Amino acid sequence: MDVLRQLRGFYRERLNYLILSILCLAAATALGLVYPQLLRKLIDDVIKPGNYGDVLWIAITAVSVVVVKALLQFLHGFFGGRLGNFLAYRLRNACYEKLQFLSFRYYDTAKTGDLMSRLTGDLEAIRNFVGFGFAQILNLVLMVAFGSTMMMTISWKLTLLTMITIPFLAGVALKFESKIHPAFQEMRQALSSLTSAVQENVMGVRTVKSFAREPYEMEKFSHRNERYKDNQIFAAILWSKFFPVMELLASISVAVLLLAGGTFVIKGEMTLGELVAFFSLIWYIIGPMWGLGFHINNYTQSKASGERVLEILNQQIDVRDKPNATVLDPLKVKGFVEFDHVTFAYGNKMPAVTDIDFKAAPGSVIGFLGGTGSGKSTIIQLLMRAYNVNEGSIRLDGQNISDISVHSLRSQISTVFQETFLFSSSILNNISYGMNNVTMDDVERAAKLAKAHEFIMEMPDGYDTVVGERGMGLSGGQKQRIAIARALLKNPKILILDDATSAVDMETEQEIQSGFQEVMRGRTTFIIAHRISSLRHADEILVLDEGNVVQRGTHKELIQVPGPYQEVYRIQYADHLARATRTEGEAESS
Ligand SMILES: Nc1ncnc2c1ncn2[C@@H]1O[C@H](COP(=O)(O)OP(=O)(O)OP(=O)(O)O)[C@@H](O)[C@H]1O
Repeated sequence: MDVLRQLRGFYRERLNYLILSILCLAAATALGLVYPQLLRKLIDDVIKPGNYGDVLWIAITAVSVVVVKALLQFLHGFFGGRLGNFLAYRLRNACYEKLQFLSFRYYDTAKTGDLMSRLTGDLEAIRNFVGFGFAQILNLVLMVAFGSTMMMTISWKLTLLTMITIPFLAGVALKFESKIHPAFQEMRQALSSLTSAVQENVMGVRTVKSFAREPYEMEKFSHRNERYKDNQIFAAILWSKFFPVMELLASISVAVLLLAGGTFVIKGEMTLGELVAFFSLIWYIIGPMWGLGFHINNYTQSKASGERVLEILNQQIDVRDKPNATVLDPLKVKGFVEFDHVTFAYGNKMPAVTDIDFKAAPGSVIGFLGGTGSGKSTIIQLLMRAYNVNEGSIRLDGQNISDISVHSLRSQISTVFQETFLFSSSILNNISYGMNNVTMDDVERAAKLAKAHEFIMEMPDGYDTVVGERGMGLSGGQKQRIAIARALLKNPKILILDDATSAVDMETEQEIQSGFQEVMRGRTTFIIAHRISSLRHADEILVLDEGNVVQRGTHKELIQVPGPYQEVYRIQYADHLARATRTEGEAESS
């Protein structure tokens, strides 16, 4: 119930629904006690004395009870449903909102499938329990309490005798639950591994086909499918054993009742009507016992689900605004970026970057060159404040970025990532993502600068063409150009190009680069590139190796000195250099 308490804030406003739902159910349950009384009355006061005038009244009472009970049950469902749906709605929104603000650190380890199941299956389990399960458990307690009290008023001896099997019934129900619960959990895991196999297969269909791994994939799926089937069969066998055992135990109660109760009637210790009323009360109690395991299972499942949902909601956001964080005035931002001896490590790992120290004057271009894993993207992520630095500081226009509101900081930065993500929406929406008040002219201008306009116009619906999941239907270069247009439209003070032109050919790169020259004007730009051609015009190039700056300078300076930059230059420009040497040699010999 601790989980329920923690979730209280989400349903407190509709607590009246919970109370009404429970009251309606309790009233309906109490009304159920009228039937045994009516039966008793019918036999003892009407049939036996031949007082048939009352039959009509008994019949009218029985029908009235049914109608009122049905109405109460409807109201219980109505209020319970409203409460459950309200809670699920609030929790879904809260989780989604939390996911928007959780930092990159959280997403480094989060699994998509797991998050999806928390927001769907787990929320559904909570909705069911708070809406209905909780009231059902209370109802079960009430039924046993009401029923046994009434039985006691009829015959305490018979009550004690027939109650002998109740602990066994409860024991079997609990034992069943202890077996079916893990079986269900196992089934859920098996289903989740089955669905992730399908998901991975669809996402990686190209890789599967290019490696001709279809038979392996089929075998993998078949194993998982078999595991799921075995789990289902196991659960089905458990269920099929449960009902006969419960029925057997219930029948023992009934047999004891007939034997002892019949004797009491014959001896005149109780009336026939009382025996019949008692008989129906037995079923009034035993019925809910059958559902005991189910309700407990429902409770434990929703408790586990509640914990999984609360885990998201209670996640600490490590990158967040300070209480009086500065909100930048876009018109006053100059774009002066300073890294002051910055060191950062992901979790407990070795530092990804160490002692990074540089200044980027407003409007200047800083280039980063380095092998895979040398820390280039990390520097950029730190500037966006995706993570907090461990040592040193990063400043924008002299102010530590940790004192600036995250939203206003990021509003000044546009990034074109190495991997382009496009939403499944129109190209227009993808380019103008997150921007209000942009005109079609603005969008087209940005697309033209990114050299995307032409191919967009060749598409069937131009800017309204919908690009599917993961930008399906577009080439890598086309997707990247749309991402570049998106970044340019934002008109940021700081522009980050994280290997932005890696997916386009040299010629297009040149074209985009010349477009960049124009848009980079007045903006501080950071370029991460593997090609030296992208960095030649940078005001300063930092060469990174294992998180350390090993060389720095302009292109002209760096090609003069032996070191990694010169080596990369020699490799990338080998043809060009060979041609130049040949021409020099020919000139000398002639
Ligand atoms: N999210 C992360 N969690 C843990 N370690 C990470 C994470 N991202 C990067 N790293 C590690 O930090 C180091 C620097 O990685 P980074 O992505 O900055 O390199 P990079 O120079 O941009 O590489 P590439 O050119 O391949 O993109 C690497 O050792 C990498 O394994």
